Amino acid sequence: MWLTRPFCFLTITLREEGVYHLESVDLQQQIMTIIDELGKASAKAQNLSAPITSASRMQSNRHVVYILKDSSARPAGKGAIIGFIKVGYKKLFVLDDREAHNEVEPLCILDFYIHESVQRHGHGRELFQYMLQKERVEPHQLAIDRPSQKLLKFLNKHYNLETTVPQVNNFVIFEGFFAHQHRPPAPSLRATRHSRAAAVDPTPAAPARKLPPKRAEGDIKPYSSSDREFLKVAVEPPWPLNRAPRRATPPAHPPPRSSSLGNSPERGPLRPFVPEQELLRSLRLCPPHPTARLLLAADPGGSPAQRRRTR
Ligand SMILES: CC(=O)SCCNC(=O)CCNC(=O)[C@H](O)C(C)(C)COP(=O)(O)OP(=O)(O)OC[C@H]1O[C@@H](n2cnc3c(N)ncnc32)[C@H](O)[C@@H]1OP(=O)(O)O
Repeated sequence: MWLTRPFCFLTITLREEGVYHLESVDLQQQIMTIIDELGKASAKAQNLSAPITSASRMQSNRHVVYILKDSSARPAGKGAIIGFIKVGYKKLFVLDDREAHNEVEPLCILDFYIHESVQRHGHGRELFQYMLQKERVEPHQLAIDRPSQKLLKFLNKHYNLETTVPQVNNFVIFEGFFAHQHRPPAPSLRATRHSRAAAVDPTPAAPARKLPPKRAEGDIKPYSSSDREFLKVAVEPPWPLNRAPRRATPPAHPPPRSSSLGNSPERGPLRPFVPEQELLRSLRLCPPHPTARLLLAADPGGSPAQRRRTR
């Protein structure tokens, strides 16, 4: 679906160079409130016990949130938030199609939400496309942190991603993930991207920073860090004990939101930050639009039992 209204995108990280440096305390607070409310709404939509996206959590990592805003939303005419996608690089141990362990650091889809009132209108694809373009990755190069059924269908419909490579962690990768992995390691992510794009391949660079030699099985941690780790709701054994058949299509039910081990590495900023003035110009948020009101209201619409404490 072609979006005709004037939509705009905001790119936000909250660590160091982000909101901390904004002069306007009001704006800083607004952005943090928006992220918190988006995180709560997403958690509720996914039946999570707590938000995995919040301003406070974003201050302690280098994840990037892309927010889709409808600039023309009425009645106030100052715009409304449509949804968001959160991405970040994570060090993972993933199995290839020969069941060999590989240590990689792909871009991961960590959280993705479009407001219920406007789902299935093409907004998710619009936002996803923007993220792909900004991050310079191809869909098959991504790792997805415990995708919902809706997201699996979304990826299948828009990007023909269907056949997964079974993993022993809760990240889902698709056929083709390893296609662009065999490139020499580079000293930094930014340098890697530029040099690959310019000198090696005109197509977007692979998101994985490096691919060290394969390790002996005994050296490999079976799990990789997930943002949903703290949810601690695992009731089933992990995938080594109930693995899907080789070359499986996505499971009928997403994997349990079980805990996992490992830590994300520290790294430099993923993207140049939106200049402060540009951000100030584009971020003219206000509550009057129904969608924004739903997101920004004190109670995002859930019953008290459904409300989550933001982490
Ligand atoms: C790693 C993670 O973040 S997992 C969590 C993902 N987020 C969620 O599940 C939260 C609830 N869902 C959503 O927020 C949205 O549905 C998203 C983000 C998954 C997709 O955004 P949308 O704006 O709805 O997507 P968009 O309109 O571009 O594409 C629609 C397609 O997505 C899939 N989809 C969206 N909603 C549904 C649904 N309720 N049931 C089945 N498929 C759906 C379908 O393939 C659909 O195509 P169709 O309408 O022809 O069947």
